[in-house]
Amino acid sequence: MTNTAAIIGGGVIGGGWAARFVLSGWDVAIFDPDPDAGRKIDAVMANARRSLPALSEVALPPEGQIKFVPTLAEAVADADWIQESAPERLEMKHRILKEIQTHCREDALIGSSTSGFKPSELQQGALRPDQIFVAHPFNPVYLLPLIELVGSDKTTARAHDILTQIGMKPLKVRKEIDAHIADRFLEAVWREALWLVKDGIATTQEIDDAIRYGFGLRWGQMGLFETYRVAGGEAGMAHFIAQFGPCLQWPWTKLMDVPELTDELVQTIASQSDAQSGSHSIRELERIRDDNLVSMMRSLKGRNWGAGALLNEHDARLGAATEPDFTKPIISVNRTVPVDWSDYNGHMNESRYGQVWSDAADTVMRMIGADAAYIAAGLSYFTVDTHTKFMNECLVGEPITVVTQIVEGAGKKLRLYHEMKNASEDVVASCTQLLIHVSLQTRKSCEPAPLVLEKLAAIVAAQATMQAQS
Ligand SMILES: NC(=O)C1=CN([C@@H]2O[C@H](COP(=O)(O)OP(=O)(O)OC[C@H]3O[C@@H](n4cnc5c(N)ncnc54)[C@H](O)[C@@H]3O)[C@@H](O)[C@H]2O)C=CC1
Ligand SMILES: C[N+](C)(C)CC(=O)CC(=O)[O-]
Repeated sequence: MTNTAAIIGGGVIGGGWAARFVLSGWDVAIFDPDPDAGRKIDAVMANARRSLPALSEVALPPEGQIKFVPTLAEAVADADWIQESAPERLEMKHRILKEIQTHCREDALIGSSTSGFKPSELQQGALRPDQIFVAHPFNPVYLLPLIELVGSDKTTARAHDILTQIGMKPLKVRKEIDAHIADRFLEAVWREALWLVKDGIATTQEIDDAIRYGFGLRWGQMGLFETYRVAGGEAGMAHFIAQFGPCLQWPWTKLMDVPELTDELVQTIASQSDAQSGSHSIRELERIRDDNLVSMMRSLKGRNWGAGALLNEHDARLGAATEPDFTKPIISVNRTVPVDWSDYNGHMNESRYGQVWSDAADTVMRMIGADAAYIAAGLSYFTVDTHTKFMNECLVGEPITVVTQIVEGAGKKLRLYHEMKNASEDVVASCTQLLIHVSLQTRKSCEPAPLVLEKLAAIVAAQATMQAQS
């Protein structure tokens, strides 16, 4: 049965939640009193559809249904998860949460996207206080995995499981605190940056450069403490603190003061920001941001590190549910073309076709028992010949599937024929591929293990029967 989410407030963050749920196969009902909310969500959905599936080496589940409803009551009535993403005003959130609890199921989860309010503040005057918790996301919610969870252990444990299923990284905040964990840092950095502009030390562009060419790159893959541990050299963290700890007492920071946001300061920042980024619309900037995030996270996948390791775990969960059935045509690849596979011609580069055939062959190897354990035991297949025909182009964000036939599978030889199809089922490329079974010790050909030969023979026979019947 499809799960249902209700999104209350469909602005920047509500739109991102809606996209994350829909692209993870959930049905979504959105309530937002703004008559323009539908248009804005369509734009967010378009950006999410071209970026989230591209993070994955396997297909995401079929999209859920998304609908706008005229009342909050209708949105929440059947929902399993309700996400409040209304403006950051406590009295408004109280009103909305009360209305949600009047109309929702008692077992529904009610998360709030609040950036700063504590659960105990949100729960004031609630019908069932424990049902409400903080699920604080990061923009864009459809790409960034982190969710700070604050609330009762029982409720957040249920939320944790659901967030993991939709590819997110729940971080339980053990003790409630204003602005949770991450927004404390963001606010500290923002405060400091406002002073630098106000005092005429740096422009918005220079501040952004100081982050994106330097420590921002470090933080994205190692965070703060692991980075500083390395910065202490072989003597490690204690040495780092001994050397740089005293600086904390020096006047390096204005952290406790807030510059007054006068019209003049706001105007200075806004015009510097226009000069820096005004040549792009907000939607263009979102696409640039998303393409960069997808590329960075995909390279972390290759290193199985940080957010990349999380994505690999999610792929494994999605892929496990879709291992091919060999009595049917073998779907050996089912995915979308990611942005980093595109070249200067604006389509999937020829080198990436090789990647696709390689992934297709990996699927067949797993099916015949030549899996990770088999390879670790010293036996594998090497590709010795491929012939590719390119019939049509593939664009970024396009879904592709590969149907593979085992043309020959006896002794040391494994000959495959792959056809890559687009969403309209047109064949865009084909490949014949010959693999030879090898010993990884001698690096020479050898006979496969009997179990692999047996499985191979069974699949070849099943495929022949299927073709004879079709
Ligand atoms: N923008 C950001 O970077 C982040 C914001 N948040 C949090 O998410 C929440 C929403 O923020 P944004 O999406 O940025 O604001 P937003 O202004 O983009 O969206 C708020 C939406 O709520 C709607 N709304 C107003 N009254 C409503 C009502 N009575 N019922 C339902 N919807 C109503 C508005 O029409 C608007 O579409 C806030 O609590 C904020 O702290 C969390 C993480 C990041
Ligand atoms: C600025 N902000 C406090 C709304 C930021 C967040 O809450 C998280 C984010 O996405 O940066």
